[in-house]
Amino acid sequence: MASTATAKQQVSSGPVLDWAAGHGPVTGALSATTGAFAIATTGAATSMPPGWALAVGAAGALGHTIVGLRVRNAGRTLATRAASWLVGAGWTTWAMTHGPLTWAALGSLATIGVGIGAAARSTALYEEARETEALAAADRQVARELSAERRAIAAEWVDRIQRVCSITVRVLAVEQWPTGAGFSIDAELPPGGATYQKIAAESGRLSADARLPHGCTVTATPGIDQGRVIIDVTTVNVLMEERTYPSDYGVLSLLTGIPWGYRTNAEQILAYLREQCALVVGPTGSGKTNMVHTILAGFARAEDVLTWVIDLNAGSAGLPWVLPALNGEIDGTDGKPVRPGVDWLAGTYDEALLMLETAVRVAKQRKMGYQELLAKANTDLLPVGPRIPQIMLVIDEGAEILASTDRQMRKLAEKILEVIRIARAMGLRTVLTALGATSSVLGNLMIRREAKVRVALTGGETEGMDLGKMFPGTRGLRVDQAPYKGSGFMGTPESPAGLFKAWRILPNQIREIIAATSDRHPVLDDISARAAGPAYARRWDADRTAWMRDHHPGASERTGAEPGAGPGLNLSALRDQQSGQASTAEDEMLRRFREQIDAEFGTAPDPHPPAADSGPPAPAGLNLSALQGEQQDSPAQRAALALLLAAGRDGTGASAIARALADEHGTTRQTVVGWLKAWVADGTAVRVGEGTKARYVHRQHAPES
Ligand SMILES: Nc1ncnc2c1ncn2[C@@H]1O[C@H](COP(=O)(O)OP(=O)(O)OP(=O)(O)O)[C@@H](O)[C@H]1O
Repeated sequence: MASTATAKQQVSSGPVLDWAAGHGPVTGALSATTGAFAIATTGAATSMPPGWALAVGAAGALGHTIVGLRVRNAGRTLATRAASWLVGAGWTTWAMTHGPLTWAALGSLATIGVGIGAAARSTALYEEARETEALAAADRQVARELSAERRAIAAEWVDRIQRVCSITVRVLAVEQWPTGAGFSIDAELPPGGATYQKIAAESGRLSADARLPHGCTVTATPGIDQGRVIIDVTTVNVLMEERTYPSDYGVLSLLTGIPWGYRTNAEQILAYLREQCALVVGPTGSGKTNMVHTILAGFARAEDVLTWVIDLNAGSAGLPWVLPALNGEIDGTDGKPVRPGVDWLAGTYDEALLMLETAVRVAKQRKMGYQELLAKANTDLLPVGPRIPQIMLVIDEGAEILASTDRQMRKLAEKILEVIRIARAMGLRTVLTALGATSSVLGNLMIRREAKVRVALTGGETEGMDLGKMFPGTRGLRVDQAPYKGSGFMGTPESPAGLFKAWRILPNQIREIIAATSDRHPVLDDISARAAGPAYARRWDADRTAWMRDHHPGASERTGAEPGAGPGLNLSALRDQQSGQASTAEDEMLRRFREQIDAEFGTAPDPHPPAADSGPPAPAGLNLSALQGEQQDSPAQRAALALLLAAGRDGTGASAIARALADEHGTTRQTVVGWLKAWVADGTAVRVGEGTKARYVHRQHAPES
């Protein structure tokens, strides 16, 4: 390092002579002695005045000393180097007068060489040790400053806790958060039975005493044992800022937690829902819909979750996760059609009832069908994974359904409670949202016991916000600490209730997540799919998704819908009316959409499974349409049609389709050309452009429609 520093110095100052040339002890000594010998012999031969050698030596000593001073060499290094030059010069002067080629001259020169080498070596070692010590001293200085800061924090908080809570703690450690949003104190409680709750209860007063900015808190939680406490102090209010949903849409698993937002220390908070249900309370305008989208985003990213959504409130929670795929707005990888971000969306009472009945059937069937697996794995919890996915039922305003006195709603409520009650071990859990933490919601024992993952979004709303009921046993939480939309409190069995904020998620990110996770969604396991039957397999049927068309941007000429038959109502009347009519363009599109899903992902089980005792069951994932005789196309042809539909307005060509199908179906370009021609002939597709620009567009996306 010293030599690098020296070299740099020289480049910048540009000395004429390199007095500090990079020699080691051996090469340095060798170079000095051979140089002295050469000068002495040449000087003697040419009768050079010996005084010159002395002059050169003195100049060398001076040059080295100047450079050494510049690079801050130690005094002893400077002295050694100068002495080496002077001894060498002295010998040369003496040898020039007495003759360099005598034994005395040669012997003394060798001795001088060894001496210079040894001195240089010891100097180098000394310089190295000096440098290491200087670095260590700098480190110690930084550490001293840091620990001085920590000591100051510790002293300040010992005083504060004494003043506010009247207990004297002993601070064992202070850790500054890497996010820079605050610090944690690990402290020992005084003997005599003081508990961490005593500090937790004074959170508000401690925050005020510390003059923390609005939104910053002091949270006390249990330490490593009951005599210790961890105090988290936030000094920067990260809840104030709007943070968008993290753009890394990596694979998640229900077993390792799904991120739902971030804490005041800017760290994300995970919900573990393998066994827990969740309750999200938020009044209108608090950011509840946004929070539901954040939750659905996490489930979509998980490889072991199928999300079933009930949203009787115009489908605003579920539709953004279905429509982009339904409308073919998103391009999948390799031109594949894209699966919706949720596996089933119920926007009507009938559909919701069907979904809940199906969920109960699946739970019961799993209990029977997986006995052997459970015995083998020696567990009573179904091993959920990509092959046996967990079904997460997200029920927007589900708590209001539970509280309703309406006869029909009571029926839904009973089913919701049944799922919560019977299906924990079998991998079906619910996320209920509620407008308020009313006693009819939290008064329900089942909810209190099973839904311990809790969120209260306040968004500044104080009415009906009983945080004490939502987070029993937690003190010091005040609604005014979270006045921002999307912010509130979250508590799970793993993470005590505290301030948090949901990420903001906008429709473009929802579309990105649908596209990024389309290939990742699991397929309902055979046992469950058979129990779910046609109710599940036909979930994307035109008549069952008719209500979605109200929200479909292209659905302008919806026919047969009565003004009052809006979403959220029983649409059976509407369906009867439609069944008698010629199918509209939308019907056709929805049929194709269902076919896409069937053909590409095999999500549909056999709707007519053989009786239990009539031989081996048919595998799940059979193509519904083929069974119904509606459509005689091969799977490859259906996949091609799906690709055409997914290509949207831009359209696609025979080569692109053939490439996408080659691996799975071995389809050639020629075959695809034949299909495309046939589809143009029967009006399914339209040919657009000429020559090399020619492409095929599904008639749904054809320019004139
Ligand atoms: N996490 C968030 N970060 C920042 N702003 C948010 C967040 N969540 C919601 N908002 C803001 O609050 C507004 C209302 O959000 P959202 O529609 O989700 O609320 P809501 O409780 O569902 O209300 P409503 O029931 O009226 O639809 C949003 O338009 C947005 O501006």
